[in-house]
Amino acid sequence: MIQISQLSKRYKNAEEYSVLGLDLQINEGEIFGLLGPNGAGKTTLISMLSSLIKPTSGHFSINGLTFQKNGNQLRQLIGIVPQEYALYPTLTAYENLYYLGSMYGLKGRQLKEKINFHLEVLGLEKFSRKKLDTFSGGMKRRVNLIASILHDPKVLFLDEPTVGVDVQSKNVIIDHLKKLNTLGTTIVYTSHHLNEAEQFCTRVAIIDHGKIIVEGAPKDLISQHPESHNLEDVFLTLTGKALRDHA
Ligand SMILES: Nc1ncnc2c1ncn2[C@@H]1O[C@H](COP(=O)(O)OP(=O)(O)OP(=O)(O)O)[C@@H](O)[C@H]1O
Repeated sequence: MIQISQLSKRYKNAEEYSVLGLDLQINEGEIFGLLGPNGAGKTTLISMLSSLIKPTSGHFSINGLTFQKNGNQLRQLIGIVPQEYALYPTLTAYENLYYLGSMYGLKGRQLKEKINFHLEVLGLEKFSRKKLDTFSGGMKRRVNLIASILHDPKVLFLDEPTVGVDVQSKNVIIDHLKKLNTLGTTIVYTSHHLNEAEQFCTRVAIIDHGKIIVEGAPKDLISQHPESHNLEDVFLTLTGKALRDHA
């Protein structure tokens, strides 16, 4: 479904590549996790795949379509949940979702029903008429998620969808994503939560310095590293324990 070939990104004025010559295939129906230390290139990769930024070189296609040739078609096919909230603080949750849903050509009763359905499943129906700036981080994350799935995307890209939220919100988000996946949505997400990724993902790629250092099903990666009991052990074995601070 997603074919990535020799994809690279070097930001303007940057000395080094943030993603370098990356090859990857993600199949339909997968829940694919992009994992890696701070600065590894996860956001850069997922931002290219969701057309938020342009690659420096290389290419990729989704269902055989490319943004260069089939931009409008692709934008209907994918959903994007960025790290930053793409929401209006002074509008209510419902108003935000109505506005964002209408950008995908949805309208009227169909849009209303979809918004109400997702608000209810994600535990937000009581707050639908409250302004976004009164919401907690976990509530905003859930609204952010709804905004990206109203048009029933076939592929959903999420950049750290469970960062900074409590365990309750995290569980609701992950459960909803699993449900969407069983209904046919392919999921590609970045995360620092290795336990979560181990349970949630069909396959993961561990990225460091802009390159994939290993990919596979979490179970297979753990069994390939006999000293590892879980995905976090594999991660530390492969990426080391040194801090990745930079300024
Ligand atoms: N707009 C930008 N301009 C220049 N360099 C950037 C820009 N965005 C990211 N970088 C650099 O690219 C590299 C990869 O960053 P990226 O945000 O993709 O990593 P990440 O794996 O998502 O990290 P984190 O886990 O901290 O979110 C880093 O060295 C970062 O400093």
